[in-house]
Amino acid sequence: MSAISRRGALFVLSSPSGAGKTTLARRLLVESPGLTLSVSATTRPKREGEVDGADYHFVTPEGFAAMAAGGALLEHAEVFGLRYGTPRAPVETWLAEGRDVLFDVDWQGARQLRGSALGADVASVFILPPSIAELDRRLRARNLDAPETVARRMAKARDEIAHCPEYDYVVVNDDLDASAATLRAILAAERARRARLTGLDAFLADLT
Ligand SMILES: Nc1ncnc2c1ncn2[C@@H]1O[C@H](COP(=O)(O)OP(=O)(O)OP(=O)(O)O)[C@@H](O)[C@H]1O
Ligand SMILES: Nc1nc2c(ncn2[C@@H]2O[C@H](COP(=O)(O)O)[C@@H](O)[C@H]2O)c(=O)[nH]1
Repeated sequence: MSAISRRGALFVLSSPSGAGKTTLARRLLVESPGLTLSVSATTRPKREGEVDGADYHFVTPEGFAAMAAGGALLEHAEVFGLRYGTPRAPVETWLAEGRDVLFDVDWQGARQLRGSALGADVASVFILPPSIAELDRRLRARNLDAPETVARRMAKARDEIAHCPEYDYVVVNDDLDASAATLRAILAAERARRARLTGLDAFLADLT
């Protein structure tokens, strides 16, 4: 009997800063086996508690420019005046192994991934905050950024939200457990997409 296998999915999360995508991404990685996080490169300074290589690859502006120029990034963008990008090699390896890869990128990154050679396997989810006031509260309560950084991120929130219609799914992150459950359900459905399966025709032919 022929076997059905599946191409790996690129599971992309975006949101305005502070809506909760990093929190939800961490939950999903624990609760949905077989999902691997794409660790981005960035020129942003490390926040307290962040680990190089786990949260981000923290690189110099020169190092980032060399990666971008050498084609080592699958996508890259400037966000809040800093540079962020997705290292290409690990993603290509994981997808070739049939693993699903999780991306926490802004709308520019999501758009580039959709437009890439891997675009057919992208499933994108936009995480919305329940309100702008709650977004502001979360950014302050997170207590990781200076007040001027929080203000800059709030000023950009509406621009990011304006790109919500480009996404396949929208999740309003009010209750964290409910949002995590919705993301698990979306991932499960995406994994079963017929278009992602390989070997289906041979399997069906063997059945007859
Ligand atoms: N559903 C929720 N209810 C209440 N607080 C939440 C919820 N989801 C996330 N938070 C909190 O909101 C803050 C921002 O969350 P998080 O850092 O995950 O946001 P983010 O979208 O990844 O931001 P950034 O883009 O800046 O990385 C955190 O302190 C997190 O614990
Ligand atoms: N286009 C990309 N955007 C990225 C990437 N990694 C993170 N991000 C986005 O940047 C902002 C800010 O993140 P923070 O950790 O500094 O708060 C957020 O919207 C992320 O989604 C990337 O590789 N490419």
